[in-house]
Amino acid sequence: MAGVKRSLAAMMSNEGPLSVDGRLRPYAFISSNSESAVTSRTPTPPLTPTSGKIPGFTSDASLALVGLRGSGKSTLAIMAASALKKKVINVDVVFQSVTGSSSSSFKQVHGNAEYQRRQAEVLQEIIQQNPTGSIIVCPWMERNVQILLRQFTTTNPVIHVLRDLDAIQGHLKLTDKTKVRNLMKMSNLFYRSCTNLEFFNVSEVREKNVERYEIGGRGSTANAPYLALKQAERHFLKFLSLVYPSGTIPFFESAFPLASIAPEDRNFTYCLSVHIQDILSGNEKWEDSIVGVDAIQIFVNNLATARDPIGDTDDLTNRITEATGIVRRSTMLPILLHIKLPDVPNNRIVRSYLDLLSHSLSLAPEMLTVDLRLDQSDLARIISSKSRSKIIGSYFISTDVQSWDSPSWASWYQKACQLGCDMVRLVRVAKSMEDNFVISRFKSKISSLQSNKIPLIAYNSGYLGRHSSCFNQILTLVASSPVTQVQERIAPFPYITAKEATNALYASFVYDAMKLYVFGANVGYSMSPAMHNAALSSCGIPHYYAPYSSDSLKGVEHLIYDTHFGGASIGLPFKVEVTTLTKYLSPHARAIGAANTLIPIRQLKSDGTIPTGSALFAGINRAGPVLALYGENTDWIGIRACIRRGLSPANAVRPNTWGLVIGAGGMARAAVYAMLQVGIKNIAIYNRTTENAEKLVSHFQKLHKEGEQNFLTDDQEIRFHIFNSLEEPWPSDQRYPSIIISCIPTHPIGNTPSPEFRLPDVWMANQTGGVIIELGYKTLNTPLLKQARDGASRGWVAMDGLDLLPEQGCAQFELFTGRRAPRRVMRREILENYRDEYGKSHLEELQYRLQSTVEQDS
Ligand SMILES: O=C1C[C@@](O)(C(=O)O)C[C@@H](O)[C@@H]1O
Repeated sequence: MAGVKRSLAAMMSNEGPLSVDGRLRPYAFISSNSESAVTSRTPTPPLTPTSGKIPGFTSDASLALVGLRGSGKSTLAIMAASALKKKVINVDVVFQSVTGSSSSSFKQVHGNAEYQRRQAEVLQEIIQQNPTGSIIVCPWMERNVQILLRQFTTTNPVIHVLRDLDAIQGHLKLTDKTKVRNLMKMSNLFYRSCTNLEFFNVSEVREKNVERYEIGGRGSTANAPYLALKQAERHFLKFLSLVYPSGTIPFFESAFPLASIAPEDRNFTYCLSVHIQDILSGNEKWEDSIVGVDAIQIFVNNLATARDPIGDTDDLTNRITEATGIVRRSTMLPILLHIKLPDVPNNRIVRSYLDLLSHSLSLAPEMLTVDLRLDQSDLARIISSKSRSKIIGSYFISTDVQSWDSPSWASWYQKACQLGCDMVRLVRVAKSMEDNFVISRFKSKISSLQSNKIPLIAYNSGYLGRHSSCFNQILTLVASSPVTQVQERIAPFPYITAKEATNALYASFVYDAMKLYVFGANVGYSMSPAMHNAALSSCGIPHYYAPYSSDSLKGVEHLIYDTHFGGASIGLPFKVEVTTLTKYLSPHARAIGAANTLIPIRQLKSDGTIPTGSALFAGINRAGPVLALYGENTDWIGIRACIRRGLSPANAVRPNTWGLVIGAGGMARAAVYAMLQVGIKNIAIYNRTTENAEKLVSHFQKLHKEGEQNFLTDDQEIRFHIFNSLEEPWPSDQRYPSIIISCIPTHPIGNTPSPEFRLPDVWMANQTGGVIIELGYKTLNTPLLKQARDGASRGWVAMDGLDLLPEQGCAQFELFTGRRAPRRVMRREILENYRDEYGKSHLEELQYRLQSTVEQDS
């Protein structure tokens, strides 16, 4: 906590980390072959080592955040508090209230021994009284604290928060970098002996053009300075969502169709392999290569050349932590950590490898490879220690040229199955083209096995192995750009890109080029074709997306039942009527009463119903008769994404948060639904015709009564309030709204002039501002958006249809193609193609939005 400072000397005195001798997360795994080496590394004095095992936590389990001052613990705690519905307990604050003085003055008056005794007493009391429902922030670094935290790791998440040297140095106001480095080194040793998880808090880089945001110029939206912490929040909540049981942070669960289907449960998924060095150096723009891939592999291959990787701030342990933080902060794709064990490792390297694996689990990667050559017992220990990470048993030795017909491959597979791996990855360097065909015999052998089957990743690597890489079903490693030089590589270096692999699937008739549309009364102006076609081509998918205007839905039937129909976006005025064509509507579309996405179904279940989950995507990208139609509404997904992106951490949704919806049509229904899905329980509606607002409210009240929707599982009542006029005051006993969504047109329609809607200033009195989303995009400078921008200094963030369109489109793209949407490509395309109602491009003023098309949500 600010204001409570100790000298560097005190922090580094022998009151500090006594239990460690330079080992990370000590001795979690020790190779069974290396006993003599082990005894020589036993810590003094002997504090029994943490097991490295991450227990399963209950959703309500309290968590502790520990780490150096300046690492950002308190900020992270506040961000997590409302998402996890937990209270924050700062040990320094409790210490002060219990003893009546701050830590430093207590120490001065009572001496160090008494200070430490009281510290331990205070922490013990906090831990005992709050096993659930709390976030305990603890910057203390004394031995008794260490023992208590260590005990806490057996039941609760205890997270070591790290940050870059400059940030820590800036916070501690120290001029000597070496001192800071030593302090960080020491604190890493200390905290790694009493925590079970580790989080790297990546510092915000302020954009070059930040001044423009501050001016709040025309067209400025979500990336205002208030949102500077937004990515940190998204990153930390993502981490917590992987630590706690799934569903613990409903607000954070992705609504995008493919996010909930694991890459191993889909067809032809790719994993972009990025070298740890490229991530840390920041030189390679790997983020731009996340197109058409389903996961990111962080590739660590310098184990053989590393000095003892333990105990040095620059060591592999810290690098893996930092690289994982950087990747997780920049993308929502799952992370696969792959540490390459050299072909011929010595005992020292195996020990380091095992320690690094144990450490890796503390970072909660979605997937982690373990080398199947390890001793059975070592493997079993790693597998039993994982919490929610999936373990991929992996075998690749560049010198192993045994044919795929050799029984050894099946025995690696069986070893992984028996030990309880979640997947197996077997890779072999191709020596001839023939190897690409022999592998199919091996795959058939595995699929004919009777029991214990786990997903198999198997292909040939190297230049000659590209064929089998393309046709491997799941998590094929891919490169970020085409490889133009044939090299003798010893690593399983990917020789294909995701785009090349996708091209191959269509060129070889595994998949067919499909026809996609946007249907509506007048979709000639629609930006969806440009957006979807850019996305398709960036992924190497040869589908074509075309606008099709029609007076009636009947007029598009011949397209819907075409053998090559791949799906359609539905525009006005067909969003409600289209539900009469669908055999099945998603629960969301049903609740909203409208669909904006139509998907052809070509495979039905044996009982004639439509498959769900990953099976929904089974017949995708293949031409044939359309047996049924499936309707989804992605407008609400887009609106939800905008709320999440635009809402600053200070405005996190709480039980007394109010949302305000302007309008009462189909989009207003999607807006109310999105609000309910992010947990907003108090919703006000203003519509020029009150009767329609009443209809909208009674629609949702009816759903509430029927208890069908998942947002209704929460006991708390949903409260609606209808405003009959803009003159009415905001109810005096209620909080002002912090989420405002306008669903009315922003431009003239026929003889009806544009509404020029403005909010009463008194309704914008929320102290921390909020987000105002104007769903239209024909005019970027509506009076409402201007109001929002004028309120920027009070915390208001403006968002518009140019933010919404790509979000709802990304969800559609996933349904159309079965591929994760290239989000940056789609956002960029919309901004570049935008023309206002007079046909004018606004590229210059949208420039900074183009530059900040970061991935922020899922
Ligand atoms: O409302 C819209 C706009 C849209 O119809 C278009 O014309 O681009 C595409 C739809 O997916 C979306 O719901």
